Amino acid sequence: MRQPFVAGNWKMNGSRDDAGRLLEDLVQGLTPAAREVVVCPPYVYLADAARILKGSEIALGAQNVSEEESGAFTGEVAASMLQDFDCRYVIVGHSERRGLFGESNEIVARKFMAAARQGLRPILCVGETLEQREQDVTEQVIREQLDAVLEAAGVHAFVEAVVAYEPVWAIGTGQTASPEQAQAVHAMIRARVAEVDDTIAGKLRIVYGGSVKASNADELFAMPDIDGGLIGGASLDADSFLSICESAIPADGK
Ligand SMILES: O=C[C@H](O)COP(=O)(O)O
Repeated sequence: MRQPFVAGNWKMNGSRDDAGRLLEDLVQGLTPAAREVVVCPPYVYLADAARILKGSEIALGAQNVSEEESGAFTGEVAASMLQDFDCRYVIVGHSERRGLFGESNEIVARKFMAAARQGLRPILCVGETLEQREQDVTEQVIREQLDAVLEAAGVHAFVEAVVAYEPVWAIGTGQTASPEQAQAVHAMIRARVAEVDDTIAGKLRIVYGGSVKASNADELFAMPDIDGGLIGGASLDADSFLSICESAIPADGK
């Protein structure tokens, strides 16, 4: 059985006050249950977040990490620094990083390894663009994204990792993948990892991201290979995010 996982990726939104209020509301509102909840605020709010979340059910994650360990890399943040602020997770390979900041599969793999070396758990994002889906190359694109990390880091690095399937066309658009569309890709991701190690694949949490809302989380999370969500817009509203976290509480033994 895989423990469901829900992470909120706040992206570059809100003020310091907003972040504090949202975190307080989440800490007060979250029902303890057998699922893992993570929030990923902007770097500059990590210290506040670590203080507010201390002793709570909510773990802390970051939105990005440097592939380097230290040195002359202006503006970058190392995995060891994230650990100093009690981060347990870090998102790597988000499509906004790939698309807007030129992160290749190789860079994403290096970031994944930099995080893992420090004991941070990577949330590895993969997903196809609309054009790629229309060209019917979704499987190939995702396989390449996954294989770059599998080959560089090895399958054992996936024991602590989470994979997030985020179709680029569904991110921030209100256009969610149907549960069946998402399930098909999740099953494909699990099957690919199973080609290398069946046991690790069976335990790997694969979560869906892309316009998840309180109103569609139940049907998405009910699919056999969807183990939770990576939530963008809806994670900025406490009630919506808490409701999505409720939807992830397991009703059966996936
Ligand atoms: O990391 C989160 C995803 O990019 C999803 O964002 P969204 O829920 O706003 O579509």
